[in-house]
Amino acid sequence: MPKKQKKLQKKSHTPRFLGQHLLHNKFWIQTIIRRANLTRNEHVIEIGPGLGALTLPLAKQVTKVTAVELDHKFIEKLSKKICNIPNINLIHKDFLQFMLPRYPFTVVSSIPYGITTPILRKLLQHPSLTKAVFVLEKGAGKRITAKNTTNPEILCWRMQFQLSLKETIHAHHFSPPPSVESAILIVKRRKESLIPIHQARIFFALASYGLASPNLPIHLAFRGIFTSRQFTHLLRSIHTTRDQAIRTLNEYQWAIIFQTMIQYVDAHRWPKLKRHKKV
Ligand SMILES: C[S@@+](CC[C@H](N)C(=O)[O-])C[C@H]1O[C@@H](n2cnc3c(N)ncnc32)[C@H](O)[C@@H]1O
Repeated sequence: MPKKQKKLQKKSHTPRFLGQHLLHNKFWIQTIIRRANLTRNEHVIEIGPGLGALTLPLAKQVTKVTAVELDHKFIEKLSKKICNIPNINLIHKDFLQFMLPRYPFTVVSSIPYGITTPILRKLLQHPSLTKAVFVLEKGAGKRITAKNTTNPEILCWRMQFQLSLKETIHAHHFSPPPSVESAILIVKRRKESLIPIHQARIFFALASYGLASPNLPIHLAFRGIFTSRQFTHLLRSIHTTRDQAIRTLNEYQWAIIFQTMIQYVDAHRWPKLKRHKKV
């Protein structure tokens, strides 16, 4: 193996790179589990069980826990701890390569902060995720739940899920302590999605187009899509003025803009799909 690749592989398995900050405070472990509001028959998936601080109490509450861990040292230690607990399925794998089930599942996890975006992207695009409780970096949680977002991907998530940031967990409750504060994020699938799920990619294209310059007034941000007649009708439906900045729109207003585009605008005027932007 070339030297550079060997060095990279070594680095990618260090505790710091894997975000190995283990929770050791019982109060927080119970709070995280309580926030998941679990019922007996749920299938819970945990990303990165570590030494099982959350895994073992989770297994007491539900019929099935699947815990996916990348670090073989944790796998060895945790397998010994859980050998008599039949409802925990421990899998040695990179979660980003793990095949999610097609039936409904819940996620409860204190996630490795370095891969927050790919984890959320994988889960919040999946049709079988019903709810999730994440412990994540507080700053990332704030960006995801900020009142108005300028990130098209986060906006897409909000059309299907309600996202709320709860308690802050201070660094000293982890071992070793991370250099940032952490918080609990709750993700709950909406009873009714604000956009049809099969049109999520077209919605993403519209959101990326509109939010390309978030400070633009609405009438400039959507030029090229709506005719002036369609646009006047649209402003009335979303109860706003043409000069309001595009970044101030909420998810309900975006849902109306999208419905109007799908219903009244010729498909050749719809914005084209662009590549994903990082959260
Ligand atoms: C913040 S720790 C949480 C550990 C444990 N759940 C706890 O609360 O004490 C993150 C865990 O994710 C694991 N991990 C890191 N990257 C991973 C990946 N790509 N797939 C699965 N697990 C991963 C780490 O080894 C570590 O066990």
